[in-house]
Amino acid sequence: MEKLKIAIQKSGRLHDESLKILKDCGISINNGKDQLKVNASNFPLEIFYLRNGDIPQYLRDGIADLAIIGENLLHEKGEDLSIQKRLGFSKCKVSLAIPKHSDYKGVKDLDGKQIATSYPNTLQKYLDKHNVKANIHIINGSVEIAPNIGLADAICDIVSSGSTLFKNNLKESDVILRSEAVIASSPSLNPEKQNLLDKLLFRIDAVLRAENTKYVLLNAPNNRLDEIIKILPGMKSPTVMPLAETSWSSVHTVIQQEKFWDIIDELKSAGAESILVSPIEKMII
Ligand SMILES: Nc1ncnc2c1ncn2[C@@H]1O[C@H](COP(=O)(O)OP(=O)(O)OP(=O)(O)O)[C@@H](O)[C@H]1O
Ligand SMILES: O=P(O)(O)OC[C@H]1O[C@H](OP(=O)(O)OP(=O)(O)O)[C@H](O)[C@@H]1O
Ligand SMILES: [Mg+2]
Repeated sequence: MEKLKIAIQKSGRLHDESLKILKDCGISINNGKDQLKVNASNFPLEIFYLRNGDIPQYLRDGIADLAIIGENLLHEKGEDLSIQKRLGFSKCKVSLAIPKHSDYKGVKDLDGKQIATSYPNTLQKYLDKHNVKANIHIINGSVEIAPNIGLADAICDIVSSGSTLFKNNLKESDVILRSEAVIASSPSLNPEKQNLLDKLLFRIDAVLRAENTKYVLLNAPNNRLDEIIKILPGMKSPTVMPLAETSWSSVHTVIQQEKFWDIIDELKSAGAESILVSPIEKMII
């Protein structure tokens, strides 16, 4: 029987969340110590633990069928590979940054300058687009130190909270791209593997949808039920059941987490009471 082979980062920023999403999809992975290749016990999936930067080539060669990597790595090394699903974690930017006090008017100011980066292709494409010719120094880590030790005039690296830039007296000047973790796939999957991928993506959809939603139960006086139902932006129509106490009903629905606090005051002033909110584990629509 065919197995899907998925590459995930061996250690680093994406490792834990990548395993978590597979676990949330009900896939059991029993890692032995230092094992770099593991079979899931209850889904035809084989997991390869690899260095992040090597993964696009494994996909291209068909060694791995799928991978969980940052979109930024696809821009850098895998423009020919396709994204199957955005996963919503490890959100970051790839940006240009310059010393805090520099008088920077735009990317043209970098003409003839030295720029340090671990993302040379992404940077080169951005410079080409703006007709800027700069010297690119490739370094593999601690990029933000470069301007402070005289190695470069600017850097191009990942920015998330901005605290690494701040600590190194740098400021973001240009956002080149925005990224999040994605499922990327090999260019050629046979129909059996495509079928397994569809099953996995179906589970991932259910997990991601549930992450953003809450199950809400509340008590409503019957004479204000219509008003309360209008306030609730549910999946479909809410479930309404009579309470033991006459003239009151229990209302159940699902709402988007971010909308919850906006509607809570409206619900209360419409007479809703005993509002309970609980997480949803999976949501299949
Ligand atoms: N500060 C950050 N905040 C959010 N996401 C980040 C951050 N830094 C990196 N990422 C994302 O996580 C991915 C992996 O980064 P990480 O630093 O763990 O590995 P790496 O150094 O690129 O690779 P390797 O596995 O070869 O060591 C990046 O490609 C990016 O998508
Ligand atoms: O904006 P921030 O929240 O400060 O995050 C940005 C930093 O995070 C990443 O480094 P990481 O910690 O992964 O170290 P690395 O350079 O060794 O990969 C990235 O290379 C930046 O240096
Ligand atoms: Mg890093």
